[in-house]
Amino acid sequence: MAKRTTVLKVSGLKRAFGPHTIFDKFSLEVRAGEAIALTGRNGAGKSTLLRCLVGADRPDDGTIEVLGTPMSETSPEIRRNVATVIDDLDFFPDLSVVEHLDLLARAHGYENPDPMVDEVLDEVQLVPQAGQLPGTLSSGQRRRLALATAFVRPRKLLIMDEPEQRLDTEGVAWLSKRLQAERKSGLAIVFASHEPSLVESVATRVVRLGAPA
Ligand SMILES: Nc1ncnc2c1ncn2[C@@H]1O[C@H](COP(=O)(O)OP(=O)(O)OP(=O)(O)O)[C@@H](O)[C@H]1O
Repeated sequence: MAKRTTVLKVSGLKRAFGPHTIFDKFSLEVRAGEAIALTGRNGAGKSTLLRCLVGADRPDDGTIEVLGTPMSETSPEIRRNVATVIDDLDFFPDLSVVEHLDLLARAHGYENPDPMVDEVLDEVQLVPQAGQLPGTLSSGQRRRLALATAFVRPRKLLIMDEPEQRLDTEGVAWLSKRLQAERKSGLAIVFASHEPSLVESVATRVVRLGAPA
């Protein structure tokens, strides 16, 4: 069988803050259909690594390539292929939940996004809140909206930092199923998590950062 496409290739990555080296000589190759879970204690460097992977932080050494293109947050090629849920998003305060998803889908070239947006809204259980502004959502609902933004756009690589944050038990179960489906459909996924059930159900490989517990 032909080898699956390499979606993300990280080689010799280093990031230090002053005298503190967070990681060094870190390498990782992720192919289509693989899901990598980053685990490790608080402060191990998971978020720092993910921020480097999405171009929000600059490594001190090493290279990152997405589908063969060197990482740059502003590269249209990268922006087209990489869906991220890293920090809490800065939602537009005057756009409703449904308007956010609609805008995002259209910005990524979907001409008639309504059916897809409706489906994702239903999945994240925000149909009753579709007309609400982000500032009026509960924290878990804001998280659901952030996750929904990743699913109304084209993507070949999904990067998520603790996507389970603030989700209720049903929400974590939904996320697990959704990420498994994404992976099986050929996406490459890299996610940091403290939720063992999510790591176990979604990851094809676990990469532990920092010293062992
Ligand atoms: N801008 C910064 N300046 C200095 N130190 C930083 C900076 N950003 C992160 N760090 C440090 O880098 C280390 C790794 O932080 P990071 O947020 O990547 O950890 P993490 O594994 O995501 O932790 P958690 O599980 O708590 O989310 C921590 O010791 C943190 O204090």
